[in-house]
Amino acid sequence: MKYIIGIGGVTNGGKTTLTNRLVKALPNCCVVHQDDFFKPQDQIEVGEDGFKQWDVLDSLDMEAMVSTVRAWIENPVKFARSHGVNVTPGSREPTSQDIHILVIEGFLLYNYKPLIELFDLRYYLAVPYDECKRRRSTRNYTVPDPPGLFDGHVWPMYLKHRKEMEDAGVDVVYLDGLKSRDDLYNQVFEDIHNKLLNCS
Ligand SMILES: Nc1ncnc2c1ncn2[C@@H]1O[C@H](COP(=O)(O)OP(=O)(O)OP(=O)(O)O)[C@@H](O)[C@H]1O
Ligand SMILES: NC(=O)c1ccc[n+]([C@@H]2O[C@H](CO)[C@@H](O)[C@H]2O)c1
Ligand SMILES: [Mg+2]
Repeated sequence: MKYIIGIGGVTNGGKTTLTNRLVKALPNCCVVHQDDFFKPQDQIEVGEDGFKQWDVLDSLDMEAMVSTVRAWIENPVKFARSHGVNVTPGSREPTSQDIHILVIEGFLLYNYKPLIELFDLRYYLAVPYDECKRRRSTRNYTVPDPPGLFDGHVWPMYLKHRKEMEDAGVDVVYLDGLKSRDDLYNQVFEDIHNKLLNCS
């Protein structure tokens, strides 16, 4: 069986932290990080507000991202091997019952039609404005945030995309990003086991 799990939600909600733990713990598990698909800086549009518009779908090469996901769907074993993931069982030929999991993580997973339908389970991490702003201020992206970016671009785009997702009726499991790293991991790991792997 092949399962695709999304870890989406707000910037600095803890998506990458949670994903890294899940990927280590789940069987035959590969990962795709949406942040690896940002276009080069000189291709990011500058808005009327004067800010580079990083937090929109246009700043990402979504076609390439979906192609990567399709390559996993096509042949998870080949994908795993070429991405350095150990595939079990090693001693016998793979069978159709083998479980393969792909975790996709990123801040705009549920606003791009061709991607939305590929998920078996969609998680959505959210944190309130103050905590998000605080965490973001400690981060160093490849291109550092200019002053005012959070309030002028990042947070408004988060609210816009979240509303679009909700208006479209995308089915997500909300996660409280204020919970501890351990609590989040345990909650999601258990939920995946109950819903997909049919054991608890
Ligand atoms: N459950 C948590 N509680 C408190 N802090 C957390 C938690 N999870 C992650 N963090 C911290 O919050 C910051 C953002 O975490 P992380 O990089 O996992 O978020 P992200 O959603 O992937 O952000 P980005 O938008 O950059 O992709 C990091 O400093 C991380 O150590
Ligand atoms: N990874 C990058 O190239 C990059 C550059 C500038 C800004 N960002 C931010 O990453 C977040 C998603 O993880 C978005 O909020 C971007 O603003 C990323
Ligand atoms: Mg991240």
